[in-house]
Amino acid sequence: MTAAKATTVTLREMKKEQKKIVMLTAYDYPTARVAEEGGADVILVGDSLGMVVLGYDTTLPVTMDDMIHHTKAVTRGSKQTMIVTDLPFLSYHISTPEAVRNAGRLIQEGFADAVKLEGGREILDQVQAIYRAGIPVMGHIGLQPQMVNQLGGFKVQGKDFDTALRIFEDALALQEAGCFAIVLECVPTPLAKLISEHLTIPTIGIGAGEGTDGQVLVIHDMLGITDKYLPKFAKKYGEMFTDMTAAVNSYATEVRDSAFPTAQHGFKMNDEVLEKLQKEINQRS
Ligand SMILES: Nc1nc(=O)c2c([nH]1)NC[C@@H]1CN(c3ccc(C(=O)N[C@@H](CCC(=O)O)C(=O)O)cc3)CN21
Ligand SMILES: CC(C)C(=O)C(=O)O
Ligand SMILES: [Mg+2]
Repeated sequence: MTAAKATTVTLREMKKEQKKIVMLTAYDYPTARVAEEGGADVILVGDSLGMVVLGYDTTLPVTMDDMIHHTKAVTRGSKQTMIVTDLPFLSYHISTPEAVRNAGRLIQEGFADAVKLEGGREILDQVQAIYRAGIPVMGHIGLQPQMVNQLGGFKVQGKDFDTALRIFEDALALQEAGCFAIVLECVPTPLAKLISEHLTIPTIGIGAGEGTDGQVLVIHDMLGITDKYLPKFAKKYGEMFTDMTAAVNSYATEVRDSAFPTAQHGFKMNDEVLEKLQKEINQRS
């Protein structure tokens, strides 16, 4: 675990020194505690919370109020780790002033350290304005889950020349506009490597191969908490769904068998008080 909380400056130093950046999502107090104690450099309060903890099929229903609510829980759980929060669908598309206002709410009300938003050159105005307000901004290109309905699913992006070049140029433009780092999601490994080599700011990959400056995963995926299928790019480092289901099963069995609770899980009462109480109750019946 890094001693001090990461900043935009130390993350850039890590890229220079070729030290990999470890990012992980967290959505509430316990996942934030686990991410921090486990040694993540950066915690992302991702809008994936809509799918992972709220049960929606996409990230589109997630609101600013949802993001603030979860960011507050995460910042209460991790004081030593940089916290980046996603701007949700439609919170930065309508106008640049609205984007700055919403980014500011994540900082002022949620206590996030930085914000992330999806998109390339079409959102440069918003990125610049948020940056000028003093709020660190992280970019996010490649697969942009908030575009799922236009993309026709959660699919790899940048396989052909035109889209690969578009993503490359978007990365350079985001760096120029003031982003301190960029997430590359679901792009071919060679494209992510090319982009990472041409940027001075760190890239953080998810489904983008080993050539990026850092990695990010959804914590429920890597812990094996989710019962849904796992995206191809994710790796399970635990089997928490199986472990937790087994624990619930043991509890259910013990309750049904009257094996739980035992004396150690209960509270005693003074014998005299109990006798007096029994007498009192007997007189009434
Ligand atoms: N649990 C979870 N993990 C994530 O990484 C994640 C979310 N949810 N929600 C928000 C986005 C959506 N993401 C996803 C979700 C699914 C695939 C997926 O199923 N990909 C297919 C390949 C599809 C194709 O290219 O045709 C795969 O097999 O992994 C990819 C990214 C990544 N993010
Ligand atoms: C998958 C990561 C990069 C994300 O944006 C999220 O968790 O919402
Ligand atoms: Mg997201």
